[in-house]
Amino acid sequence: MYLKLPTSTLKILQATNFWQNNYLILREFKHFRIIASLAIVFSAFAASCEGFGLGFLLVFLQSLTTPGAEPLKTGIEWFDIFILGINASANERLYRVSALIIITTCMRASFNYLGQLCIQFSEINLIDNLRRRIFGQLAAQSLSYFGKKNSGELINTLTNEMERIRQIFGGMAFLVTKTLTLVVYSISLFVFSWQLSIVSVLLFSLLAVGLSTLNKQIRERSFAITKANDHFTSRALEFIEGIRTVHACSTQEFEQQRYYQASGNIVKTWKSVYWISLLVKPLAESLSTMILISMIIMALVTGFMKISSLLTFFFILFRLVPMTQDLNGVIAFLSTQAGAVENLKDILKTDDKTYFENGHLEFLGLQRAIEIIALNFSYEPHKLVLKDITLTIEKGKMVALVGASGGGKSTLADLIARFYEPIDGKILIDGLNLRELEIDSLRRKMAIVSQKTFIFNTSIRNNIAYGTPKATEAEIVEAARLANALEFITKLPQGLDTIVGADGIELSGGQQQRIAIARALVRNPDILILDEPTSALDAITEQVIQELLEKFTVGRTVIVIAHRFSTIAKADKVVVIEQGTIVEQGAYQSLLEQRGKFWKYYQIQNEVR
Ligand SMILES: Nc1ncnc2c1ncn2[C@@H]1O[C@H](COP(=O)(O)OP(=O)(O)OP(=O)(O)O)[C@@H](O)[C@H]1O
Repeated sequence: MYLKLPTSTLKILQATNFWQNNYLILREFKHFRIIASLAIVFSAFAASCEGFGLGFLLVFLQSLTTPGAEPLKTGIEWFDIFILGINASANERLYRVSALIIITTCMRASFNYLGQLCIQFSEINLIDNLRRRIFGQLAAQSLSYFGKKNSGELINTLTNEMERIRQIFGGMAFLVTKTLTLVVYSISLFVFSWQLSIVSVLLFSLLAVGLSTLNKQIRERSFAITKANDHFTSRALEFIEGIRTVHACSTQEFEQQRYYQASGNIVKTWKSVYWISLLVKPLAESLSTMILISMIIMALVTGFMKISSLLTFFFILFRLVPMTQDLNGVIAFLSTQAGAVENLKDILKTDDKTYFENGHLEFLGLQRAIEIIALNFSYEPHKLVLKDITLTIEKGKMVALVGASGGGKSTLADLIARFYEPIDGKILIDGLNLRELEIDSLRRKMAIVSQKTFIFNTSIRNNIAYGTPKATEAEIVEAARLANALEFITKLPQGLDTIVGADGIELSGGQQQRIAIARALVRNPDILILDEPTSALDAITEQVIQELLEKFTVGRTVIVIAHRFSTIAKADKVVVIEQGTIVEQGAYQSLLEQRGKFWKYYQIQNEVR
């Protein structure tokens, strides 16, 4: 039986190239190697106590079954005389051995406790470290990663799959500690009877080989669990995030069906795993009990061993069998978790992702101009979104990007903010390639109001000061005033301290947009990028924002993407982008006079109004 663990473990280790495959996770142990080593040391002590306990048990049983017989000796004189009391009376020997069994049992329990404590502490540390690494990994990713990755999948990895990783660690720790005890047990068995031990090994190894085929099947099915979990989390997330659209389209029933289907899929997948994984233990239990009972009968009938040795041998074997079954159960369980490991490794891998390469020059502010030269960009291979863009944005000027939806305006703005890297061409800032600038210093001098504003679940004050932690109260109030947000903020129950977002009050689209503008203004940026700033604002507010832009943009470089041309009437340069290329650029008035593309858009907008 004791070969069962090494054989099946070895199979898994070989089949999956365990250490290499799990290197990304296992290397985390270096951060808490002392506590992990202590866990192994305590477990080894506990296993040794177990071994001594078994020896004392044999002496105890012999004293009970044949009190007058020659006492068992270890051959170590001082130990036999002083500890086992070889020269003492039969009763005294029995008392001494009983006391020794109690002491070793208590010591084993204490070492086990300490070992478990270290294992649990290592486990929570490992999970904490992995969570931090995932965050670091996500934060360092180029934004294109998030475009490709489903947020449901990422959230599933951070929640469900992390829990599965924790369980894997628990299982692995169990394997290590129990293997130590198993080794002690196995040595003891061989000491008592190598012949019976060999028979046991053969019979239980046969059993192990049979059961390992079940484990293989479990492992294969485990990948389906991760997939089903990912799918379910995506469904749930989509339903919650898109709840307004769901209600507006009256598709609750459709969504319910999809949700039930995803949840049902998890049930179905787990069921298919349970059918096999739960079979391993009872099957192993029944078969091994049959083997054990047959062996006892054979040994008794043939008078092969003394009754005390036979009892101790089978006592050990009886304890060994459930232990190996537990270990086998853990291996089966670990097989079900393989999908979680793959998922995590997918996120932690670095060779298949693109990272922001930080520059080394500090950006102190724009001195002359931003120059975009022959720039090409694509999100996906061979599908250019921007083609041969050449454009100069001079310091202190306001440049408006206009054009049909999907033309590439937001993408161009994102490239200037270095959210993405151009695939060809370059962006120069005062003659220096954008890549050479330290990203943090660049973004400190920049403020971006995106089409989609994001409001954090915290106070309005924190939302405005987000990214500008040193902003004073006066600066926050002034930014809110300039963004025309102060009026509605002061009407809120706790003013600037009102909590907004999931745990607070709901803000209207326009109010959110104004908070986002205040967040940009409080940064006192050198370069301001406004992506459709008026899209969620009413006409009166639009007027106020327009005035704000006129005042606030003095001395700053502003890139505005707007569909409402009233916002950009004072722009120094208008750039018309269509299907990824610049089709026209020039001063607002002169472009209108040219009666080209811009004039056409202008006409359409006036007709709509
Ligand atoms: N993250 C992304 N991944 C893949 N394709 C994208 C991504 N973001 C935008 N695109 C595609 O790139 C093209 C340009 O999009 P972009 O948002 O830059 O256009 P836009 O001119 O700003 O449009 P709008 O005026 O509607 O905001 C579109 O075809 C869009 O589908």
